Amino acid sequence: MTHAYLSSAALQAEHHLPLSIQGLTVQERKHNILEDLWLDLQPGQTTVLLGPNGAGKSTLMHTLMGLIQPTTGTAQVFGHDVFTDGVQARARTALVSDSIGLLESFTVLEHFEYGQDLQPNWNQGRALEVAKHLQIPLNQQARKLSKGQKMALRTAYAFGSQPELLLLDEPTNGLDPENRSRFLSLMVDFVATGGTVLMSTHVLSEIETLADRLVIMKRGTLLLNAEMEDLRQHRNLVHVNFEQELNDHQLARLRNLPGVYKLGARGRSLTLHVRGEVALLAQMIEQEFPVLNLHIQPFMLEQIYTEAMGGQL
Ligand SMILES: Nc1ncnc2c1ncn2[C@@H]1O[C@H](COP(=O)(O)OP(=O)(O)OP(=O)(O)O)[C@@H](O)[C@H]1O
Repeated sequence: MTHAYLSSAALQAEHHLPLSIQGLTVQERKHNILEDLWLDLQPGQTTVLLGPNGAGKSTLMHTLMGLIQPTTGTAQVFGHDVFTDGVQARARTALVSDSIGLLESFTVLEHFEYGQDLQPNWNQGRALEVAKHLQIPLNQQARKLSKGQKMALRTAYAFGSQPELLLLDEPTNGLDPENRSRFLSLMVDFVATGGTVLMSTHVLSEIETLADRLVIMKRGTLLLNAEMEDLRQHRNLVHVNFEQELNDHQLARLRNLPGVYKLGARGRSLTLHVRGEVALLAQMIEQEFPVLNLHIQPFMLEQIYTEAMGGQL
């Protein structure tokens, strides 16, 4: 009976999300650095945080590691509250960030020995495997490592602790192109085996490669939280060249077509920003207007970002 109860409790614990953030607010001298953040991460997914400098991405990651106490709100890692049950939460989480200090006089190997003493789930083989993959010199002291090698060491250390949730704060900072690509392949494998990643980056190509979900932040708030697949399928630009310049009535008609949320016109050329079903809309335009040619341009990350920053999403 007891056994059955325990199994069901264990099962329930496994149904908790890798990360659930509820109303997280961090205030510093009456200024909200994070403001009422709500975010759930699904297992086996990579969520990328994108936002301008000072948006609050690093603050969010530090708060999720229990390094900053929130003013209000909370967060759980696999059901363990980060602030009241932090040891359990952190046993399943690792942070890679250049804000994490290294032991400058310790070699790479000595860092791993330190991990063995400190981390409850330490796996020396895994740390060594990642260190080899990222080509870090094992007997080099941290102070003699390059910026990229230091980031690689933090990555290997994080994997050594066998996390299920990885928080990555601009983790490819300083990595050369080969190591950047080795790093990305590590993340792809981690997520493919059920791991969960929350990563901040300013590199749009990394988002294209890794992200399942995109979260855009500005001044401590979330401007966008969407599945990449949804963004790819449901946001398009429609470029149209007409036989003649459209009159005001025709432009107003186009502006009011379903899904159109922005329109840019220059002479006989026009660009529509469309959310949702685009093929049908293109058909309607071709039927109703004197179209010379029409071209649908799918989702572009840069455009989504610009629109989010401008408050158009
Ligand atoms: N220790 C601190 N004390 C006071 N304000 C801070 C502190 N740390 C960060 N801030 C402020 O919090 C805001 C968010 O900073 P944060 O480093 O989290 O942004 P970020 O999105 O990670 O930026 P970046 O892309 O430049 O790394 C900024 O306005 C910053 O000035």
